[in-house]
Amino acid sequence: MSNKTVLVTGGAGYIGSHVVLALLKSGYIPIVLDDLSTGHEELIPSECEFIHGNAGDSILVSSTIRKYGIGSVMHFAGSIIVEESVDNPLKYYRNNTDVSRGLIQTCVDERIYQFIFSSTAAVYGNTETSPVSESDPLFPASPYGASKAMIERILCDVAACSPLRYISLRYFNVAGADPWHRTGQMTENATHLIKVACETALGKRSEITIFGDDYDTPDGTCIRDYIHVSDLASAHVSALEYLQSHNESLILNCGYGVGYSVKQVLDTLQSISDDTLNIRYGSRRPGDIAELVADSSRLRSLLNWEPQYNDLKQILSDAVEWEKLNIKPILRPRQNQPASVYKTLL
Ligand SMILES: NC(=O)c1ccc[n+]([C@@H]2O[C@H](COP(=O)([O-])OP(=O)(O)OC[C@H]3O[C@@H](n4cnc5c(N)ncnc54)[C@H](O)[C@@H]3O)[C@@H](O)[C@H]2O)c1
Ligand SMILES: O=c1ccn([C@@H]2O[C@H](COP(=O)(O)OP(=O)(O)O[C@H]3O[C@H](CO)[C@@H](O)[C@H](O)[C@H]3O)[C@@H](O)[C@H]2O)c(=O)[nH]1
Repeated sequence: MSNKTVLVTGGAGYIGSHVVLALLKSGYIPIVLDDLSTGHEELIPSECEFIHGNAGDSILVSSTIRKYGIGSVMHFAGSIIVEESVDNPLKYYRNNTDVSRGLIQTCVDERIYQFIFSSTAAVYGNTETSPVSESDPLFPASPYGASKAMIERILCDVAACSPLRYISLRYFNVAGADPWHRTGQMTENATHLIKVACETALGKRSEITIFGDDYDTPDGTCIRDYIHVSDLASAHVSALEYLQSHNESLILNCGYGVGYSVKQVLDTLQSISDDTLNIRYGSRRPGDIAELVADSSRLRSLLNWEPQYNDLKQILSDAVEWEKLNIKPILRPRQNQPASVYKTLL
């Protein structure tokens, strides 16, 4: 029988907390390790163990693996803002590349050979092709994208000389929220288009700026492939099942293969809400590229992944509903746990 205990780094974050719910639903036992630098303890389900700490802390990770009998690792922990990475590249090479290198080393030392990595479409950079497929060349346009491409390379090299097998999931633009509102995006000072747009629609921000309308796209604004976070979560469970039954590593795009421009996203949001968005036009944002759309045929065929929420209106309405609830005091505290569950494992 396969080991069902999974270490989830970054499980208190936006995507990780959705994957924790999907793992629980499929009978896995997620153990969350998170430093809460951008995550929120309230997003971790009460039945789930939580370790407060850094994914690059090899002593902590080793002791956690041993204590809980971990069988596989899902690695979400990292820094995620493209523009910030342009201003502060060393933060990204430390918290993404260095931390992941250390975590992979610990996994090999502790004989954890199933590793799922949160990669990104940003590894492609300024691609010539659209949709972009996994075999296309990588030209990351930001330190963020480069920091993730380096981790992919480390995984490839380590898998070539050890029993470690990995799946790098290259997420395109992740958006929406759990349709049952158990978790969602709580990022403070968020920069993501759909999060910012929902906050603007609900009056939490006075306006939204479109960063550049002079790109070489039909309406001049950037095009992205928005994937519902709950569909992305189910892809992780499928990826884990794949690793448990195949002795091979994969790199898979995670998107729907459909692109929407910034203007189309904002128009769709206005069509489903009562409010008119206060939109202003600004200059291009550093590190942005014109168009990123996934060829996700490998994900669909190899993992038998069938998205359930591939509809921009559903993504936007789930994001808006979550945003209405996303006022810290009304979030449920973790039940049956002390307010702060900082485990001492050493
Ligand atoms: N959101 C997107 O659209 C998107 C797209 C592509 C890839 N990704 C990748 O997905 C992963 C999760 O992103 P997210 O949107 O959930 O972001 P998030 O900021 O909500 O989650 C990241 C989590 O990792 C934790 N963390 C950060 N550094 C840590 C460290 N060194 N040790 C332990 N915990 C740490 C944070 O506290 C947070 O809970 C990231 O690796 C990101 O690069 C996200
Ligand atoms: O207030 C805003 C916010 C964003 N945008 C534009 O909207 C598009 C999408 O931007 P955003 O939602 O910030 O996502 P990306 O910059 O595409 O990056 C996201 O998607 C990548 C994968 O494609 C991930 O790797 C990153 O972690 C994640 O931040 C871009 O053209 C932005 O210029 C605006 O015009 N106004």
